[in-house]
Amino acid sequence: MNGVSSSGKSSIARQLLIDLDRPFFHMGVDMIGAMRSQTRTYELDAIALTDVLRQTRAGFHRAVAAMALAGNNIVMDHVLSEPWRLRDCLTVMTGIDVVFVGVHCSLDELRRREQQRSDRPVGTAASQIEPVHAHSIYDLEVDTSTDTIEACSARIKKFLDQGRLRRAFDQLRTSANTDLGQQSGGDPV
Ligand SMILES: Nc1ncnc2c1ncn2[C@@H]1O[C@H](COP(=O)(O)OP(=O)(O)OP(=O)(O)O)[C@@H](O)[C@H]1O
Repeated sequence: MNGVSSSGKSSIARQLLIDLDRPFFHMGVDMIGAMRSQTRTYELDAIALTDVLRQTRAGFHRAVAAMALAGNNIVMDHVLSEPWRLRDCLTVMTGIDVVFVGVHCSLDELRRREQQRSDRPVGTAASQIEPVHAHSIYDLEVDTSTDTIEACSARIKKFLDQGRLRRAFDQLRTSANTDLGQQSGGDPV
């Protein structure tokens, strides 16, 4: 699942683990970040922090891929706010059946959630919307401002139950060297 901060990805993931018939893992980029030493991270200067964050995200992609390649089913929860992240996922997830789900939410509701949760600066989500959904191709899209978490989870489950129809990742791979490669901020890992 890809969506901006506060869009509801983790909430949907938690619901999916209840709803899906097989045992899925929930792996979120926040979870990997939480495994890193906070004390040593706060000591880093801006350049070193950028490197560490990029390595954290690249490591997250590979950790999810490794789990999937070992036969596990994963609900991956990510914020694809830089073009290299999607390009890296397309490469790392080769040979893995990925259902790419876009998680949307209205701006008003995002602001309301940010004010309520207070652990994310208000405006974070708004600044992410354009880069996060820039590729604009998904297998399925849900909106947590118009549907409940339960309804979003049910739609994803239904899609998975239909079996392999088409895959956005296959389509994105064919354009990865053109459209995605032209976007700004596209440092390779
Ligand atoms: N459908 C909803 N209705 C009301 N509140 C919601 C809904 N979905 C999520 N929230 C609230 O919004 C906040 C963010 O939700 P959640 O953690 O699931 O989002 P996220 O996309 O994983 O965010 P982040 O990427 O910042 O971790 C939580 O406080 C959650 O309770």
